[in-house]
Amino acid sequence: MGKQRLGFLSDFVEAITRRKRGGEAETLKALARPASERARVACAVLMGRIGDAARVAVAEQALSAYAELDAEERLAFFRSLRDDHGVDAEAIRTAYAAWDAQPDAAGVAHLFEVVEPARQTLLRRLNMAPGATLRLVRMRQDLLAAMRVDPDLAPIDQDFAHLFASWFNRGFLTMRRIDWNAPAAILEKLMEYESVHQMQGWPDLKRRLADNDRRLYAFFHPATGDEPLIFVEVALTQGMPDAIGPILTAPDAREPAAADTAVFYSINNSLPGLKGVSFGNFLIKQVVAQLSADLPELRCYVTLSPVPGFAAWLATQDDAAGLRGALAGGWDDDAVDALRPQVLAWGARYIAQAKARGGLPADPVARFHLGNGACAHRLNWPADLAPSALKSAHGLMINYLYELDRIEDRHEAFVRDGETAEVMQGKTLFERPGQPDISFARMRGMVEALAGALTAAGVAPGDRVAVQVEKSPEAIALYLATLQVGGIFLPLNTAYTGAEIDYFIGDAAPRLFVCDPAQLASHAHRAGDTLTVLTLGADGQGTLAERAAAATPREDAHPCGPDDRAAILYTSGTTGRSKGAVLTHGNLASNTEALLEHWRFDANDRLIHALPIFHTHGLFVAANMALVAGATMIFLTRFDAEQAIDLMDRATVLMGVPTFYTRLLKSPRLDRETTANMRLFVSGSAPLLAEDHRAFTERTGHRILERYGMTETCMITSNPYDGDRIAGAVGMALPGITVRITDRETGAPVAPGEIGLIEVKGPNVFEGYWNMPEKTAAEFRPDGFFITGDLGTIQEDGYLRIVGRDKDLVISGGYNVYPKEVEEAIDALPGVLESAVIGLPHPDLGEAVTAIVVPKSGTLDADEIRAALSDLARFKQPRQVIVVDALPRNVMGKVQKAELRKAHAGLYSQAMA
Ligand SMILES: CC(C)(COP(=O)(O)OP(=O)(O)OC[C@H]1O[C@@H](n2cnc3c(N)ncnc32)[C@H](O)[C@@H]1OP(=O)(O)O)[C@@H](O)C(=O)NCCC(=O)NCCSC(=O)CC(=O)O
Repeated sequence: MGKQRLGFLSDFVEAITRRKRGGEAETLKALARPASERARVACAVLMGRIGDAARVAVAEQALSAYAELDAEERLAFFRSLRDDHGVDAEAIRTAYAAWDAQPDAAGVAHLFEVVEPARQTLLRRLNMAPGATLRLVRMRQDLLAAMRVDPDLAPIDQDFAHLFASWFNRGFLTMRRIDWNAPAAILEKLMEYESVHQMQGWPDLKRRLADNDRRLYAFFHPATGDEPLIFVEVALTQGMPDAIGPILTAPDAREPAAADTAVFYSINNSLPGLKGVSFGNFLIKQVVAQLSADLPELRCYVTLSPVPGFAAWLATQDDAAGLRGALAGGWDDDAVDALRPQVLAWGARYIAQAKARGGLPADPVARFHLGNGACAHRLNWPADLAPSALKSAHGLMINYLYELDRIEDRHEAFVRDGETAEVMQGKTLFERPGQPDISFARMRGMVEALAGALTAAGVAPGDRVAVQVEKSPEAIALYLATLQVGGIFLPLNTAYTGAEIDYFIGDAAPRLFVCDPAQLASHAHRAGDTLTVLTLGADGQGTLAERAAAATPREDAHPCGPDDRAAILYTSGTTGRSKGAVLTHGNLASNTEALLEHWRFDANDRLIHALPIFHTHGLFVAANMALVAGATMIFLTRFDAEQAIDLMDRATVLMGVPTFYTRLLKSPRLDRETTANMRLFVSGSAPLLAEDHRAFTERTGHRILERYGMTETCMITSNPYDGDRIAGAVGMALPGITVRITDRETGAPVAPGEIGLIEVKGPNVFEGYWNMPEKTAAEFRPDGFFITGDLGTIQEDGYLRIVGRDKDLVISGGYNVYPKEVEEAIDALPGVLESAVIGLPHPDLGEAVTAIVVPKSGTLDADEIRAALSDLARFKQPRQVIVVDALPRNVMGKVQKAELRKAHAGLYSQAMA
């Protein structure tokens, strides 16, 4: 074979010699020498003046001769490329001088020509031989090895890299799905090239190509034929995986229909000779797009990636010596929990802060995925126990998250800013129409700054921080900062008046009161030795914000256990003063955990958050869930049905009070199409009309999930996620919570299906009322059950249905209003003999606060009465005041409110009609 080729080349040389007389003839004769010389000489001939047809043949001879070289001969070959085919310094000088004398376009073009090393022309000509591109890629692989011996060969590598960047332009690549029926030659290559999680033979490959829960996509280039340049292995799973073992070793394919997540668990660059050559930044995006078209039920696209540089980097960190020591000898299961926080913290620091030259992340896998538009989402440890992974990363792995509609923005940010501090949690936490997004990382910074300011303001563990501010990300940051420093968060309805605030501050004795800057004038007088008053505006401005900017950020968190107090939420009472329900960290954490699981809420969710954040629903259900899950909140200052519908195609979940749903139903735009992207609608805080539930299903195909809770207990029951969501029922107790129905008089459990008091026990139930031990004791049974004050029944089907209230309470648009408080205010007005405040059906608010008033004598002006109640929050003020001569009473003299509700039942429906 070698002889044959040599013969052909001799003939060929002769042919050229005949055509071209002169010095080259001597050179060409030399081609009859050993491979090293033939290669070198063929290159020289290629650079000479020969036609294209001859070039193809000479290029072939050059590459064939090169293929015969051993390592040492290759080194010599590369050196000759460097020395014999570089730039001609004299030519550059001359070209520069010519351009300097006459700086025209022709001069520039010539300058360019001479500045380019001759090697590039040589490589282009070599590329004319059949199948040359792949052979040149392999040549570069050899070069990279040779550079370890002789780093001065680097200029040749630059030429290769320069040419490959255009030859392997992303536009030429095609993506193909590879399955078990692909040609054996390709399948063999997959096994050979898989280097992230090596395959153990054909059965392993077959498993990775299983049709039902696996996918494999490979990218090909026309010049390299069936050579997969990059391939991506995908597992379809339920939820985001935190360890590679189950993915690699799972013996049987799981049900693909149940899969909601596509995991890119192995991404291989097949050809080492293409090292550093970028195929563009959207390879994975193309895989994501393909998967989402094929499998529309997928909701999450995520990697499970190695962190290859972690161990080497950790070895350079002085402060990590202790951790290294603990990891070095291997660890047992008992040590895992203690070590995990440290490993994850160092891992986060590595991904976010360790930089390579150029400011990009030091970790090559991070560079690839962040450059492709993913964000670093979650570190997992221990996640890969393969010896190589233990050695390179102590077993650490990471999920990079691809969110389809964020890929391009993230890529831009990465390229533009090198994504510095926000790499690790660059994911969006708050999305606000018309305003910049706020990432988790930025939020963390805000919380740490505020925690610093709180500490500087003297807030110590156990101190109350009372807050009456407009809804904003900063307000959520203040909540988290309060918890971080061990304080107790006390949110107050923005509708509360000065008189109401007086009471809360007097009762809770907070260390700090934070109000809106516009309200400072009416609150400044409260400041004193024990109370500091600061401001925080909806736009993040105010004196607290200023202090946060100046304070030393606080990174540590005061250690809190489940029994430590986290928040106080005031609820008006049936009698007299409002009561502060004290909720513990354990209450909030356990409820969040139960809801996340029950509603399958995770990092892929995008929640339309339109609730106020001074109540359980908006703060401890909606915001806590999004924060803990790592989800995104589309954060709206108030609920607007049309805006919510507009946002539904980029959201997955809405949590609302029934008024939200009544208003949505009023919009003709609410239909299957506008709600197609949504997966869950939750309703709570007040009863949802069964007819609204049914109408919503008819219009959208979605069954609203109704749940039941209250300030003192967080969430208690929920309709099932998968099972039947029954209109008019609030479902079953959440995990870990017990609900029972008891007799109102005796307190004994009633028979199934009977109506009685709803009582609840579990980790969700509050500690008690602030400074009110007697009131607390009165609402608990000796065996620890809390008496909710609602009446309900649990029927055969196991669903709880609420049938009424034992307490006198109106729920208006999701806000609780206790009639007693309003009656006391009315009765104190001049000319009023007595009053009864009731809730009447209201088409928008569910119930509307309504006052029935008896004058002392003569008549009373209803409008004047309403106007005189300005010390009450607006939502507590009666929508209508009806003046009557007398209130209906029973024989015991008790006002019969049921009679009044019946007599005036149509008041608002008539008014609205
Ligand atoms: C229903 C709403 C969307 C209505 O708000 P709107 O934005 O339409 O109202 P608005 O701000 O434009 O105000 C219009 C007028 O109505 C008054 N107004 C506003 N909300 C009111 C209400 N709920 N009841 C009575 N009046 C109300 C305002 O003072 C104003 O009066 P004027 O015109 O006179 O100035 C809102 O109130 C809301 O978001 N409610 C959710 C409450 C909630 O989160 N509850 C959860 C509690 S936790 C809990 O119960 C536990 C559990 O969840 O299980």
